[in-house]
Amino acid sequence: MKVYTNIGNTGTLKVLIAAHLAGKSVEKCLATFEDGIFTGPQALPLLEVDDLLTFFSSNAAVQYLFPTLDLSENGQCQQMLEWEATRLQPAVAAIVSGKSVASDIRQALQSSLQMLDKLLQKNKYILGEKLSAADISIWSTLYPVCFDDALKQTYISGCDNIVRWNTNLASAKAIQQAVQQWGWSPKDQYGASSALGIPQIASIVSPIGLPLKDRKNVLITSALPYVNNVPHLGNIIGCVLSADIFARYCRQCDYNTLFICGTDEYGTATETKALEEGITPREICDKYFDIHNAVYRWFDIGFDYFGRTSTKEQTEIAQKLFLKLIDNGFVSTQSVEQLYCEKCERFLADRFVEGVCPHPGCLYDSARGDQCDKCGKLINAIELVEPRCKVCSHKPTVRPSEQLFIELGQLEPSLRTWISSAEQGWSAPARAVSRAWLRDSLRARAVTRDLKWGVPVPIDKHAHKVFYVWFDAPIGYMSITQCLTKHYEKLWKPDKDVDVKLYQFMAKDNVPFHVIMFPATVIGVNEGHKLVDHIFATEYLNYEEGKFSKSRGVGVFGTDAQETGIPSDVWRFYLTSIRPETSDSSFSWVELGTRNNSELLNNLGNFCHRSLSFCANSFKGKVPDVTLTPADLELIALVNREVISYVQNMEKGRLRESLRHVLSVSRLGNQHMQAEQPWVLLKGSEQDKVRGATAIGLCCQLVALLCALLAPFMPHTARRLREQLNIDAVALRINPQNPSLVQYLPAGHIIGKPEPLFSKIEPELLEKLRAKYAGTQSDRAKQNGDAKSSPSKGSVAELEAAVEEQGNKVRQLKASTKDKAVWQPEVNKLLDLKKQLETAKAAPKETTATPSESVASLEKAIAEQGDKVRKLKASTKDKGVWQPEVDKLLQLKKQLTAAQAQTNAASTNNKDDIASLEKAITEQGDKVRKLKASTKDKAVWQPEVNVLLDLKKRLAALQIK
Ligand SMILES: Nc1ncnc2c1ncn2[C@@H]1O[C@H](COP(=O)(O)OC(=O)[C@@H](N)CCS)[C@@H](O)[C@H]1O
Repeated sequence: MKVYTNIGNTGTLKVLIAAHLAGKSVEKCLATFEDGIFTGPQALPLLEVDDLLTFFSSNAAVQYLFPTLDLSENGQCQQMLEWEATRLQPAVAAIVSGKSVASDIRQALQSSLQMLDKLLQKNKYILGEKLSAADISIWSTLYPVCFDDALKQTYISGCDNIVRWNTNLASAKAIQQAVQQWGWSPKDQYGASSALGIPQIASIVSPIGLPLKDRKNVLITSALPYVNNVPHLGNIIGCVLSADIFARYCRQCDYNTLFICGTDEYGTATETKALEEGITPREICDKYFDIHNAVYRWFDIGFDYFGRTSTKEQTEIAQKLFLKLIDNGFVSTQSVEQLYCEKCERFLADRFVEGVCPHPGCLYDSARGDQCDKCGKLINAIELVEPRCKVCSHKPTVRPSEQLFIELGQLEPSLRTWISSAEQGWSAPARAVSRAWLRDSLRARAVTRDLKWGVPVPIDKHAHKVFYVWFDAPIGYMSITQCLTKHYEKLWKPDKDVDVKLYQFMAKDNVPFHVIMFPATVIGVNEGHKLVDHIFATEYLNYEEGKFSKSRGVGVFGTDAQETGIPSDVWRFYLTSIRPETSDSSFSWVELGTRNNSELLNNLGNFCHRSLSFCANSFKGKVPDVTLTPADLELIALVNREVISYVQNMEKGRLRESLRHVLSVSRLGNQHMQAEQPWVLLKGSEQDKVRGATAIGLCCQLVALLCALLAPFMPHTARRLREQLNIDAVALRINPQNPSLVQYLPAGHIIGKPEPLFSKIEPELLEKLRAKYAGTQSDRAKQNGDAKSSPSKGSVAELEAAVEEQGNKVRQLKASTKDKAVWQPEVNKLLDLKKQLETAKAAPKETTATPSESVASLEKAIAEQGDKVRKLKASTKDKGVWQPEVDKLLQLKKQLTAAQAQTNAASTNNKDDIASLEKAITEQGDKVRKLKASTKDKAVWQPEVNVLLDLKKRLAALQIK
């Protein structure tokens, strides 16, 4: 059988895939006029089975080669093939043509993809659990979209089910063989007419970013955030956001890019959180994996894959590497003194101990067992002064336990050689940390712990121990890649003739295990694993005057950012502009407003809107041709200088610096506009009009350039700007070899409708947010709880109405989009309102009872609530669970005090005499004494003390009278 094709025809890809899947052999022939069968690109491909049978429709050919036998499915299969041929394929053809396409075509593709994503939500394949001709046909048609970074970003990001289905099919051997036989890059599709008859086999595009010969292959990792809380803004700029900006830049430069990340799920951070929330570590991982995923999607972080470490792949790789280290003689066993809590009957992991920091000059009294949050220094838990178990507050004792160590000393010479050759490619903080570590000789380091939640040590004698996170976490990058593709070793152990550059993003605290522990492991294993080329580590971002802390809940968290109503792109912009590249930096609400209002609104937004509005109003939206003057050439030279610096800084991971150069371009544009005054020129002589048109034409080109340069930092804004420019992402590439202003918009190109890009952030809002996000997460929750526990009059009715309204909002949102990132915040609000309603319903009602009746019922309520609190405290240590109930108890006690005062007042008013007051004081004094003797809990006896004091005051007043 022969398939006749023109270049890059995805119809041919369908036929070849069907043939490979069915185990049939089809020869690919490039059709030329000489064949006598070539009747134009529309008629290709053409499957010639034999002299008698020829298929002119690729879908029919697919069904012939790969028949879908189930008759009940045939109707659906036909429908899907028809949909592919009449709706999907024409939209894809228009989009990948590289020409500007009308927005309704883009929308048509988007809604087709949404429909497909929905279909794949429940099923593995399009028609259910079985692969069919529909999968083959649709997958091939979408190939140029799914395997072009910019198009994928624009159209597929957010379609998680399509991504899964695509990845699954792309990893099938038969499909890979078919892609190989097909032999074109996605960009060659529909380019056939320009290259008719000239066989032009481009580099094969790799499914799922696998590395290719003769391409720049870029593997990007972001540090894997712990699931011990929602990520805060420090985490976001320290790893995922920085890595995302770089990945977007790489895709725009057309590097073969793969960006992976995931949650770091093992270790004590998770165990501590599980203890705090009273659920299992697995439940914590599942809960926070979803939260992280949603937060990152809201921030527009475009991972190629976001995985997690608590997988069988992680266990397999970690154990395998460790056994290899043992075989190669780099593991030893040592007895280690560890803190043991007699009360909890277990060894305490570093994070389960707190105490005074042993470093002179710091002495912070709540230092963790592994690191001090105040001075940042690493700590050996047994060196903590006055250690206490975090679970029960008991003082732990020191006991010996056998642990396994990696012999870093033996690996040190090779490690030093590698570091001295590699560190030029690292950021200054990464170099500083690695040099500090290498100042002294390296000592063996324990890589096991007496914990349960982790990868078990694969040695019988130590099977009850797990690996320490410093050993475990960097292995996560590999295991997460393995979850994406079984060919993960092509990236992590690349062939000699394939160049893969590994870029890793993190903050300074992660540097030691990325430059010492993991490389030492890889060197010790000696199996050709990839060593990092570029570590782009940052310093720390601080919060206003303090420090961000995930474990203590201090700072602004991803979900908080979402709630402010400030767009995610503005957050991305501000966080990048304060990225701690050379020293620690600080987040400030006031500065967030200033930068938005001055740099985005007044500088960048103003320039883009002004330029495009001139083009729309004075040139009917047609980009004018330019006749360059020396002043224009000078402007172009200045702009090019900025673009060169932009690229140079990007390549070195200095993202903050690059962003500065973007703003310089728009500043130059604004200055040019002011100097040229096109609004005057356009009213002048013919020559002036030419100059005016040139000014506007040049400014429009600058807007397109800004759109390209800005895209890695502000993807949503760039998308909007592209719509206004009426240009596709693929047309806005950056050429790192020759960074310069290029004519992105041909003269005569029609732009879209100009719209303002940014809006002002008012100082009042910032002040409110600053006040709202002061203190810790639990302070805020408590404040909410307090507000909830004293609902205002009529609040039950109000809350019921609010719950109903919010419920409707959530239903509408869920019906309109599958994007959890969009509706989850509203669902959270709904849950919060429901909780408030519950509390309001449970709170004591205002009554017309007499004071003594109130006292009785309050005493009963207090007794019941006291029981509830005691039971809760016995069942869980999670303060988050019992604190709201304790708050309710305190509230009830306050009410009781007030009611008692009223009762006393009532009784003493009736018989306001010294004798009865003295009697009441004696009784009350006895009550107080007894209570104080029975409990140290001030909350219990203080209300009674208050009653006593009140009685004494009354007596004093009477005595004076
Ligand atoms: N204040 C901070 N500023 C910048 N970057 C920060 C800050 N605090 C932490 N980080 C970085 O965030 C990521 C994630 O941190 P997390 O504590 O969640 O996780 C880990 O450190 C490990 N699970 C990483 C294993 S690879 C990290 O890069 C911090 O350096």
